[in-house]
Amino acid sequence: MSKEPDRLFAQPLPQVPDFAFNEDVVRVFPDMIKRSVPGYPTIVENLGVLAAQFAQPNSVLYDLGSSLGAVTQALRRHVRTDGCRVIAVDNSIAMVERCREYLNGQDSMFQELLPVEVIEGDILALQFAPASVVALNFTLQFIAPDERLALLSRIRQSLLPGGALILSEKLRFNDAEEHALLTDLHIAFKRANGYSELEIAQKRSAIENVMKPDSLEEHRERLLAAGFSKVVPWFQCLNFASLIALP
Ligand SMILES: Nc1ncnc2c1ncn2[C@@H]1O[C@H](C[S@+](CC[C@H]([NH3+])C(=O)[O-])CC(=O)[O-])[C@@H](O)[C@H]1O
Ligand SMILES: O=C(O)C(=O)Cc1ccccc1
Repeated sequence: MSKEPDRLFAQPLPQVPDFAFNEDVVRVFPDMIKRSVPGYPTIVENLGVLAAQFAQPNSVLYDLGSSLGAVTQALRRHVRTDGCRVIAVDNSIAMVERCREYLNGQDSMFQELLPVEVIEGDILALQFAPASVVALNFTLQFIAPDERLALLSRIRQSLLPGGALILSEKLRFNDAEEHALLTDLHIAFKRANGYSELEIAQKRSAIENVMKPDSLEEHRERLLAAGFSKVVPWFQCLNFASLIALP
C-alpha cells in the first residue's frame, strides 16, 4: 500500500470542500486512517482473529466499505474455515481500483488466502448472500442516518446462526463533559501524530457534513431493533469503538 504522507489539509483552503473518498484521499489513505483513528491497527488485526471464531463453513464474509482492503486482508489471513470467501464492497471507484491492486499483490506473495471478490457498488443496494461474518469497519457513520436501521436489518437477515456483525465507529457521547473530554483527547492524539492545528480544523470542517457518529446507546438500541440478540463492545480507544452484534 502507498506510504504517501497525508498533507491534504496542510495548506489553508479558501473553502473546505466536503470530504470525499476520491483519488487524493486514496493516495494518502493508509497514513490518514492510522494517524486519525486511535486503535485502528489493533482493530483491523483483531477483526481477523474475531472473524475466525464466527466463520461458518461454505459462507460469505463481507467487508462493507472496504476502502483499500485492510480488513479483507485480515479476514483472508486469519480465517481457515472450509469453503469461505470474502466479498469486499465499496462505492468509491478510486478505492476499489487500488484495493484490487493491493489484494492481487497479496495473492502473489502468499498462498492459502481465502478467495476474494471486490465489488464497486453501494452497500445500500446490495443483495446479501448467506453470511457468517459482516464487517462494517468505520463505514456506517458515512451512511445517511435514516438508512442505517434498514441496512442493519438486511445484514441481520443474511447472518447465519453462529455468525456475527462486527461494527466499528467513531462515537458521540450524550454526556457533554464526556464528549468534550474524549474529543479533546482525540485532537491530542492527532497532534501527537504530527497534524497541525490547521490540518485538524480543516479536516473537521470537511467531515462534519458527511460523517455523522452515533452514541453507543443509539448503536445498541438500533442493533436490537434490527433483530440482533446481543451487542458486546470488545474495543474502545478514546472516541472510537468496535462492537460485536450477534444474530
Ligand atoms: N454507501 C456506500 N456503499 C459502499 N461503500 C461506501 C458507502 N458509503 C461510504 N463507503 C465507503 O466506506 C469507506 C469508509 S472508510 C472504511 C475503512 C475500511 N473499512 C478500513 O478498515 O480500512 C472509513 C474512514 O475513512 O473513516 C470508504 O472507502 C467509502 O468509500
Ligand atoms: O479524522 C478524523 O477526525 C476522524 O474522525 C476519522 C476519519 C478518518 C479517515 C477519514 C475520515 C474520518
